[in-house]
Amino acid sequence: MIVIHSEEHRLQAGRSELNDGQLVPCYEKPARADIVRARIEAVGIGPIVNPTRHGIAPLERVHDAGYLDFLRTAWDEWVKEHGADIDALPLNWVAPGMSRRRVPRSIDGRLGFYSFDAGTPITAGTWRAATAAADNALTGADRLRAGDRSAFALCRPPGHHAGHAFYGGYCFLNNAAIAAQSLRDGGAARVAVLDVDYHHGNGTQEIFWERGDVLFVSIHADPADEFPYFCGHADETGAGAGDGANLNLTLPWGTDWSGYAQALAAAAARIRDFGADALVLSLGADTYGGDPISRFRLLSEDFLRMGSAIAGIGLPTLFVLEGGYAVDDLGVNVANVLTGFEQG
Ligand SMILES: NCCCNCCCCCS
Ligand SMILES: [Zn+2]
Repeated sequence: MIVIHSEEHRLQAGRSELNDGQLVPCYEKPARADIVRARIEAVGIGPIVNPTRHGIAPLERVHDAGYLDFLRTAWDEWVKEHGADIDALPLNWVAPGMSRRRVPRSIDGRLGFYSFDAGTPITAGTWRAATAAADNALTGADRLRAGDRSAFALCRPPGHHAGHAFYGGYCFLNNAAIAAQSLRDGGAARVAVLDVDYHHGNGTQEIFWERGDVLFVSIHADPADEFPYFCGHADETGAGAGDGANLNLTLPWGTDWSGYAQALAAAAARIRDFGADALVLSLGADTYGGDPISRFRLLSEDFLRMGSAIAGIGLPTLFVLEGGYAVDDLGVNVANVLTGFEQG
């Protein structure tokens, strides 16, 4: 299995995020990719290659052009107003009774207009890191289009919380959605995206909400209790041409493999029924019992079983790294999914 990785991930190194009422060091940090890469090399998952640069066009197939312009220029605008010593974080958002009809001129207003949390700092290197992560995913999609059975895009920053025109949850560009669209553009008639991150992939859901050609399935902690809170419920099944092409499988805090495996089996059955030509797997490993911000109880060996179950779906599969914040064990947990998949 080829692994696509860019050193430019290091350019996304936020100072702090707002979490539980305090500014704390960012959980989504460069060490995450380093430890995954080290384990991939130690286990010999496959050759590690740099991404091919794909430019802005594939991003515009998924994201709003104005949003992309904002992301590309936000840091420079921030520095003009606030200086370069502090990361860009929003301070207010649209509430009921307010409107998103007009994009504010103010950088503070634009940060709030285009985001949904204060945990996702924009820094000097965010745009370069995020576009490199998207190129990782696009290069992985190219490999599937060329006939490879699988590939792993070692993406950082992650993407599944980023929507058509919004960022948050440590995500700016939706790497998995960009790859799924690339597979569609490359001739796959139907693509499935399966998100096994602990948190609902609200961005991916929003992007494909009215699309019947891309099935989105997400297994995640019940949003009544867990971030992102405001979507991801089981009664959200898509709209218009996408009606029925969205499946949310919610699980309670404390879920262990026995509970998780049942949801994964249901996800696999839905994907088989859909008749997809390819699978994009949003691989977050924050379902791990040792994860500092999550509350499932998977063990490292369960990720081997997860990989094997994904292989059982029987589709060409592009793995795209999402979350996972127990950094010391992230390499083992991610590599276990890939090993389990390879062993089938
Ligand atoms: N106290 C809950 C804080 C949640 N902070 C954002 C988590 C984003 C996960 C991305 S996979
Ligand atoms: Zn997550």
